Amino acid sequence: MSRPVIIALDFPTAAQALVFLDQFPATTKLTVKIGMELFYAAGPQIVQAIEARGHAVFLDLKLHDIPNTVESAMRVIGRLGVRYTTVHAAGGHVMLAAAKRGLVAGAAEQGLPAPKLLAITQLTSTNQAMLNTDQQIPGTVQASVVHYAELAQASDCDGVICSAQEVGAIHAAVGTDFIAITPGIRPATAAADDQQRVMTPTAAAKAGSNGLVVGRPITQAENAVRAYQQILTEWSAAND
Ligand SMILES: O=c1ccn([C@@H]2O[C@H](COP(=O)(O)O)[C@@H](O)[C@H]2O)c(=O)[nH]1
Repeated sequence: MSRPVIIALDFPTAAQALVFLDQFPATTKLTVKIGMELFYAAGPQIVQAIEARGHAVFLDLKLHDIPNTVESAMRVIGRLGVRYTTVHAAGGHVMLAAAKRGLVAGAAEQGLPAPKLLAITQLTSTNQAMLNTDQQIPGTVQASVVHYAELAQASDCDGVICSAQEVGAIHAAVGTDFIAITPGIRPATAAADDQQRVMTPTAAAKAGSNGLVVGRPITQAENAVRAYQQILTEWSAAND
């Protein structure tokens, strides 16, 4: 299984996202994440524009609604040809299974492979106090994340989104074939920003992460291509 470094394209317009991508040599094929900001601004056309340049798309819309609504929305996403998409594990078993059904049905309508369905466990911006106080979930962040990973697996998801801090415990509980993609990645010298559960690319690789999501440390760097290459080099070396 490939272990991508996924660039989070958190830009307010399609033009800014495409100008950012134009900095990379045309031969460099990336995996990029389109989140709510860019998708709401630019619509499904941005997915097509980026795929037309040869990049793989992770559409991160974090669906969380009643099962019927999520199934219908996932059917639409399944037609777009994206590689990964997301749903909140907190929506529960019935909603997660509906998400998978919708995704598979939408992809089949277009003769496409179904995108990998990844369940958000606890956002990497959540810390222990927020879990216990804001969400009123007792216990540790790790226990909550592992519970959601088990729920996601039992609901036919392909993997989870979690902090690299929890990957070892997740793989011990549900097996190493279950995908664990990890945002909250920060090179040793980078600011954490609003992320609470962070790890370096090297530590994430050692923990067994199946792929990194990196936004601001690349998109806000003075030289984005160099920042991406440095993270990729660190990640690849630690995975060897
Ligand atoms: O738990 C989660 C789930 C998703 N994200 C997304 O990843 C990127 C991270 O961006 P940075 O700039 O590297 O912090 C962003 O698009 C989030 O929406 C996450 O951070 N944590």
